[in-house]
Formats: sequence, structure tokens, C-alpha cells
Amino acid sequence: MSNHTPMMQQYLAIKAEHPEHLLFYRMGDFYELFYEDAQEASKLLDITLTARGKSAGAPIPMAGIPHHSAEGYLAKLVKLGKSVAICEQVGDPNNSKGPVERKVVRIITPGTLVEDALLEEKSENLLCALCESGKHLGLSYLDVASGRFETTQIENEEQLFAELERLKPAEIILPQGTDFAQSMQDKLPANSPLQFYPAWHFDEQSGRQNLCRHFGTQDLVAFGCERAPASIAASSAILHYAQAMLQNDISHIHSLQTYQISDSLVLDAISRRNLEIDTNLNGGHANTLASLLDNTVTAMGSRLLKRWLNQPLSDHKVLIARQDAIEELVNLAQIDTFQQELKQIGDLERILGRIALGSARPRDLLQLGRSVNALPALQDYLAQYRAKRLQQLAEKIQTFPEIADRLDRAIIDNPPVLIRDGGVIADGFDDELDELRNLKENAGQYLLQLEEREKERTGISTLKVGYNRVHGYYIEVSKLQSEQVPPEYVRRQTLKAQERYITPELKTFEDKILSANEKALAREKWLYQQLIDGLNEDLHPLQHCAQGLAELDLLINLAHQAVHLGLSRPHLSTKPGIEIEQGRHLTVEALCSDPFIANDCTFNGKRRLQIITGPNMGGKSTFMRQTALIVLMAYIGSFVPARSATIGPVDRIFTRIGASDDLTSGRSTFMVEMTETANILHHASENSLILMDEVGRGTSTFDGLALAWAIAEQMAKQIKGMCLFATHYFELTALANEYGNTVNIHLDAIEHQDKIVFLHQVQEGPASQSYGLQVAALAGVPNDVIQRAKEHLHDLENQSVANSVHKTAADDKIQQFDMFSSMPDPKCEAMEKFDQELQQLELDNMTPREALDYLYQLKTQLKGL
Ligand SMILES: Nc1ncnc2c1ncn2[C@@H]1O[C@H](COP(=O)(O)OP(=O)(O)OP(=O)(O)O)[C@@H](O)[C@H]1O
Repeated sequence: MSNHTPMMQQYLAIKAEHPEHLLFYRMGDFYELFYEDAQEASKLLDITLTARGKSAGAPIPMAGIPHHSAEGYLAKLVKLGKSVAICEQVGDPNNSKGPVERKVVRIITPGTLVEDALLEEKSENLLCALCESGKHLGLSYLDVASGRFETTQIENEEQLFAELERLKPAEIILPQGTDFAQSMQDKLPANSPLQFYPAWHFDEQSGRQNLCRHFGTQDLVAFGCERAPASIAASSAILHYAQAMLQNDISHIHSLQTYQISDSLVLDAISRRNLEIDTNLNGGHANTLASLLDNTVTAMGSRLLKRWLNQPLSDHKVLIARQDAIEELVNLAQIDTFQQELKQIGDLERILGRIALGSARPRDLLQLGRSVNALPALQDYLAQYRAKRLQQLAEKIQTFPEIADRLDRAIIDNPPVLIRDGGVIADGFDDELDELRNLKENAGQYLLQLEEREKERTGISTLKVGYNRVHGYYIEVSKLQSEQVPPEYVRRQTLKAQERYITPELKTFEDKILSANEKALAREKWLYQQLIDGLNEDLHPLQHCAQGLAELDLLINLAHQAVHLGLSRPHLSTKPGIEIEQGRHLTVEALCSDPFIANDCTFNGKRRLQIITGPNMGGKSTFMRQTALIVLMAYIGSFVPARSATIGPVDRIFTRIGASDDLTSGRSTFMVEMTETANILHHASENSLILMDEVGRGTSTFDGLALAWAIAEQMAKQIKGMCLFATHYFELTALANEYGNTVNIHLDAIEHQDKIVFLHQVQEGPASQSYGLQVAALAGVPNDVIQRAKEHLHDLENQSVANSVHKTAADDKIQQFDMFSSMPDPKCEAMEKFDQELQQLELDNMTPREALDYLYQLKTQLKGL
């Protein structure tokens, strides 16, 4: 160390405390990075890598960025999952011996962002903590920007992974060095944003004290986690981490909500992806249910929509209250007016977070002012509504006339980005500031007036008021007239022919004017801080109000969509089953140029397993997905795309749709398919909605068919969930003959002038044809290949007829077993034996009694198979 320059010694000491973060070291107008940090940042940010002199005999690699444009670079680094420690000059350069004192004032990590420029407006940015305590897994998450803080205890890893898929945290902290952390690291996808934090921060005992201290409570009963050790440990760790990163008071986090996984309709990680709720299969946000439904006018409403869609509730009471609100909003037809009014509302959740953290900018205050100004009008509109939820929201959305007035008067219309250079506080808000500003602006006028007054008072008509940089302000009279000056004139400077004086009044003016600039700026900063402090006093009711506004915006949005997308209010029933009349798939409908064909879907005791057959491109997947999406929308309280819908209790939605290799975990397409299927078979209940698309297609035909058959049979026999099972194995359609709860439905196509036309209409019964070749031709497979395929198909069909292997799907059960004839099947072998016996039987030589006995025997043998 001693070989380094004093400044580098300081740098190295600070860097030693932040080995895992890039250190932005403030030097004048730049943040500088040194050594490996400089090398890394120059690559990541595409900035020049230079060298700064030498320290300890070697040149120091260095890269710098101007501090005023730091946000753009920070945003880039955070997107890449990097954390940055911001080290500012905190000492006074004029009084410093050696390097000016510096301190890390904030560590910017992906999960602890509060700066507007670093956050995505319409997505939450969550910090998550995981830990293990006894049998329980603790999960807590925090939206640092808004202060929303929730926790739960989870029984198994599968649920934990589903929660992580739901929350998509920007950062996950784990107790460093524990087996649990290691196991999570092994099991979570390789690109998960994991961060290891000392394990003692996850201690339950001290965690309990830490939480109580933070919330100012005796215990944690009010938060519902008094007896949830894993939740306590994770929550305390997350608070500690947030505080350490923000290096600030985090009083805006004023509550912790404990939730149970069972409070919501469960969607596992795969189903969430398959249904493209807020992320499409390519990882983007376009053409998802969320993007289609989102016509909210505030960022808060938009984020809440995604939260609701990702966490459908099972509590019918809450859902019905939302439906009532939407219905009344639709009926009173004031949606546009309401939305116009709501447009005045800024992103209050985040603005309030920044106010609490002391990082609010002038435009935040301006936006807050405009928002609170819009509240009375919203209140007036809300007063007309009778729906209970809207009335509750009206209570939450208080008005804050005093704040509205204060901010209105305090902030100018178009303030600069930062308070740093002033010009933020409006004229007329503060007398002292006005006076300081007036002094500056009216100095000339004042001096002229003073000159006139003094001329009159002294009778010296040549008296002049002047200014020079060395001596400041003065009153100048000629040497001759200096005898006449009043006694309070104090000599300041003597020139050849003039004397210059200062008076107490002029001195006061001088003091004022010379420091007016500085003083005005300091006064502005002080006033700004006063404003922030004042707002902090009302932080919690304001946060409450922000929550209410977010929900109001969302309910109005859902009412808007109910009208514009032709949605209807679903009936939420306590009786098991689903009855959808003329259901639609909103995103497919929005994208397809042809009119969308609506379809019915019913699940009841007689229709629990529905085998869907039909051509490729027929609309099987669309039909299955639309059923799940309608259920999901009903379970957020929204109206649904159907003419009518009655939806009973649904505890989970499972999907086994599409095939994708999971190369990162080394699993093949078929392995993924079977793992997902196994999950469904283990966990589905009577009230689960299960979508199975072409199970078994990833392996050889017979293996696939045999598996698909057995899986569908299990659904019909044991699981009794509500299952849509799309398949190209026509043989499965025979299950409907065997199980009273199984039916066949199909989608059809017709061939018209050598072209295939898909009807997209769901009909009862099995399909008759698969049209695979026609679809291939439609997709552009070359004609000669299609011709060759036709020849092969012809041969195969002939063979199959000859072997009586394949019959149409509508054929009876015996024919189904023929499909398995190439497999050693005891049933088929026995049938052949009976066939032979029957052929050999000489009926004419038998008595009726013998014939009857033979029949009995045959029946018993058949039963035994
Ligand atoms: N009800 C409908 N009304 C109008 N168009 C539809 C309907 N259903 C599906 N389509 C159109 O047909 C296309 C194919 O639908 P889908 O993917 O559901 O077929 P599929 O039967 O699952 O095909 P495959 O068996 O090849 O997976 C959709 O992208 C959409 O354009």
C-alpha cells in the first residue's frame, strides 16, 4: 500500500470493501474506474481504457464517465446484472490535506433500483430473498421503489420455482455458504440473478428483532408472520440488504404482507410461460394477454394488471367485488372521462419511494403536485358509484388539499432536472427567497434610489454610488465635498480627487447582494428539503392513496376492455365445472385477419376428459389456451371473452403444451414433455384445469401412443380433473366408449378446389381426417415431396387395411386394440384363439344347453382378460 500515491491508497481501501461491485470513484466531474473495474467497464460500456500516471511503479488502467451522464451507463450495467458502488467526495476540498474524503453513498444493484431512469415504467423491479428454516422455505420480496413488501412460507421447491417464475425478481439473495444456497444455485437456471449475502443476516432470532425495530412494533402478529420463521429470516435479510445498498432511511417500507400460496389459483412456471400471460414464448412482451388487456393510463395501473394476471385469486368474494365495480363502471359509461382525469396522475408509488429515500427530483414534486390536484375531481366521480369496492377505493383515495396547494405554489411549471443549480422554487412561495432574488434583479434600481436619497440628504449633488471588485460598493464624493459627509459615512478608499465611503445601509446591501446568489441557492435547497420533509410526514396516507389509484385505474381499464373487446361478466360458481359459451382467444383474435370463430367448452361430471382431434392448424391449441385464459381472467375478477361463462372452483391450471428442448438443463424434448406430464399426474386435483397437447409425440409411434393412452386413461379414471387432451392419435378417441366422463370433440377442415379450409369450429365426436399432407403443402413443402408422401401414405393405408391395423377413429373398441397388434397383446392373442374356436364350433351338433354353457364359459374367460 505504502508504495501507492495517497489517492490510490484511498481508492484501494474503499475498493477492498467492495470487491464484488464496480467502484465509481468520483473525481471532479467524472466517475473514474481503475484496474480490473476499468477493464471490465470499458468492455461493457464501450468506453476508452486509458492509463493514469503510475502508482506503485506501474501504470494504472483507468476508464471514466462524466458524472452528469452517469445514469445511462448505470442503466446499461444494471441491465447486464452488474452492481455499482457510487463513491462520492464528501469532504471539503478546500480544507483537505491529501485526498478529499470520499465515501460510498449508494450501491446500485439490479434489485434495489429507485431512480426513474433505471427502472422500466411498466414492470416491477423486485428484490427477493430465499432461505430455509426447518421444513419451510422462506420467500420474501420487496419492490424497493414503491415499498411493497411481501412474504410467504413454501412447502416444496416446485412451488418455490413457480413463485420465482411469477415474480421474475431482478435479484435474489441467498444465505452465503449454506447447503441451501448451493442447492438453489444448482437448480435454478444458470442466468438467475443470484447474490450471496452473509448467512447471519438470515438468522430468525435477530431477524425478528430487526423487523420489529424497523416497523416499530412489539411483535409481528399484525403482519401475519409471527409464527413463520422462514418468512421472518428472509424478510429481515431483505430489509438489511436494501438498507445496506441504499445507505438510506427506508421508512417508506412500512408494512409487510404475509400471503399463502393457496390464496391464489396456482400456475406452475411452465404454464405461466405457455399461456403467454405477460411474456411471450420468445421472451418479449408483445402479443401477450397483459399487452392486449393493458389500456391503463398510469404506470401503477399497468404494473398492477401484471400482478393480478400473475396471481389470480381463489377468493370469490374479492373477485365478485371487482366484477361489481367493473359492471357499474360499464353501466355508468363514464370510462373516458375517468381515464382523462387519471391521466393527471403520475407514478406516485415510485415518486413517494424517492421522496422517502431523499432522492426525489424537482419533476417528481411537480408530478406529485399535479396528481394530488387531480384527486378532488376523481373523488367527485367516485361519489356517484355504489359498488362496494369503488367506495372502498374512494376512502383510500383521500384528497390532500394542503399538499396540493403547497406544491402548486412551491414548484415552477417546468423545473430543471436537478435542484443543484436552483431555479426550482416558484416566486411568491417564500419571502426570503423572493427578497434574495429581488436583490439580485433590482440591485441597479436600488442603488439609483439610494444615490438619489443620499444626494438629497447630504446636499452633495455630485455624489455617486459605485462598485469595484476589490473594495465592493461605495459612495463617492469629491475631496472638496468630503467635509460635508454625515458622520455614519466610513472612509473606504482615498483616490487623488475623490473619497469613497461606505454606510451601514450600503454595507448591509453589499452583504446581501454579494451573497444573494449563494444564499438564494442555499435557501432554495433548504426549502426543497423542507418540502420533502413535509411530504414524508404524510408518506403513508399518500402511499395508501397511490395504491387506491392504481387499482382504480386497473378496474376502469378492465371496464374499458369489457366494452371494447366485447367481454361478459362470468358467473363464479361454487359448483364444480366450467361452462363457456362462445369463448374466444383474445390475442389470436386480435392477430388473425379472418373472423375469429367462437367456441363453447363445457366441463361437468359427464365431460371431464375431452379428447380433441383434428387437423394441424385446425385450432386445437387455440381452443385449449383460450379456455385456460378465460378461467384465468375470471380469477382476476375481469370480464371474459365469451358470450357467457360459468366457472366453478379451479385450484390450478396445468399445461403440457408445445415442445422445447431445455438444453441448459441437459433435457431433451421428450424428457421435458414427460417431466411436465409427471408433474401433472402427481399434482392435479378434481378442480384442476389441465391442458395436454400432443403428449407422446416426442418418441416412437407405439411408445408415444401407449403412453398417451395410459396418461389419458389415468386422467379419466383417477385424477378426474378437467382435462382437454389434444392428440393426433385417433386411437384415443375410443376412450369415450369406456369412460362415462370422457367425450370426443374435434376441429375440422374441408378440401375445396385442392385447397384446405379450416373451419375452427369445435364439434362433438372424433375427427375423420388429419390433412397432414395438405397442411405441409400449405406450408410450402415442395410439390415432389408431397407427391412422394402421398404414394407412401397410399402404401401405408393399403398395408394397414390388409393387416386390419388402422381403422377410422370412429371405430369401436376392438378395432382400437388392433392398433396395438404389433405389440404382444394378451387380449389380441386371446381374441384370435376365440376366433379359431368359434370357427371350429359345430353348432348343429350341440344341444341348446351345451351352447348356453359354452357361452357362459366364453363370457367368464373374456372377463378374466
Ligand atoms: N377459433 C378460431 N377462429 C379463427 N382462427 C383460428 C381459430 N383457432 C385457430 N385459428 C387460426 O389457426 C391457427 C392455428 O391454430 P392452432 O395452433 O390452435 O392449431 P392446432 O390445431 O393446435 O395446430 P397443430 O396441431 O399443428 O398444433 C391460429 O394461429 C389461428 O390463426
